[in-house]
Amino acid sequence: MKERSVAVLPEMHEIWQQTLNWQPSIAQQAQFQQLYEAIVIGNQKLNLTRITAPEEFWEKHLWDSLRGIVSLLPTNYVGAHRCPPLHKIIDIGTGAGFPGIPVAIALPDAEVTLLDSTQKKVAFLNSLMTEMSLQNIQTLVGRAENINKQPQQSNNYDIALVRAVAAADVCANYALPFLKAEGLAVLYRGNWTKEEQTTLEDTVKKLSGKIEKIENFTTPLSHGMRHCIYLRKINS
Ligand SMILES: C[S@@+](CC[C@H](N)C(=O)[O-])C[C@H]1O[C@@H](n2cnc3c(N)ncnc32)[C@H](O)[C@@H]1O
Repeated sequence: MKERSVAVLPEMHEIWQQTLNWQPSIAQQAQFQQLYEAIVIGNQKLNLTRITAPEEFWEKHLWDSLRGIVSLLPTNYVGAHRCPPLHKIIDIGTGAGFPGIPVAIALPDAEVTLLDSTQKKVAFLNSLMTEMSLQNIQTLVGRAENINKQPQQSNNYDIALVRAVAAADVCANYALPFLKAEGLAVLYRGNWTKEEQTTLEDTVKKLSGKIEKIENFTTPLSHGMRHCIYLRKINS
């Protein structure tokens, strides 16, 4: 039998259920494992992430990615449909594919675009998409502040995700122009200060947006403090 060179990710069914009211199917769990293996192997050539231990990868890359879109997970979605409608989602500064790839796995009906300014990361993501047959993902290479001005990209997405890319007001400048009217930007943050909030409030007003909600929470294994800042685009 072929020996597995990469560790097996923990399943954490109870924690998924208790914290996000959702659990991956067997097929989704297998996709998470495939993603983990590809990133651990890809890391040998490219500097993709320093988070490679299985439990840390589960918490900081998988769980954290889905915590930001918890209200869209099929078991939590409240609306006219039992499942979320098709969403166009862009992950800005995706790096090794976070939060965009776990989101695309959890929401197979969404269309997810992964954007990064680094060509070699995007080349890695393209080969990963082929290897994993993830058909609801596409990639874009370039700087967000340029791409969000292109006519075919601006006002084009329902949801924009930004994690660990820049200061919150800079992330808002990247994200809001991509959104359709009523679209939602999710800024994944660690700590959150009053000063950051004041600067962000000024920025979003100029971009026809508003801060809709700020959620703070702790991660389930290492109990790190996190914030998700939800911005609503008011008009296009
Ligand atoms: C620290 S990594 C974070 C990656 C991923 N979002 C995560 O949370 O693991 C930041 C990424 O943002 C990309 N990036 C930085 N500025 C950017 C910009 N203006 N437009 C597009 N990508 C950018 C970098 O190339 C890098 O891959």
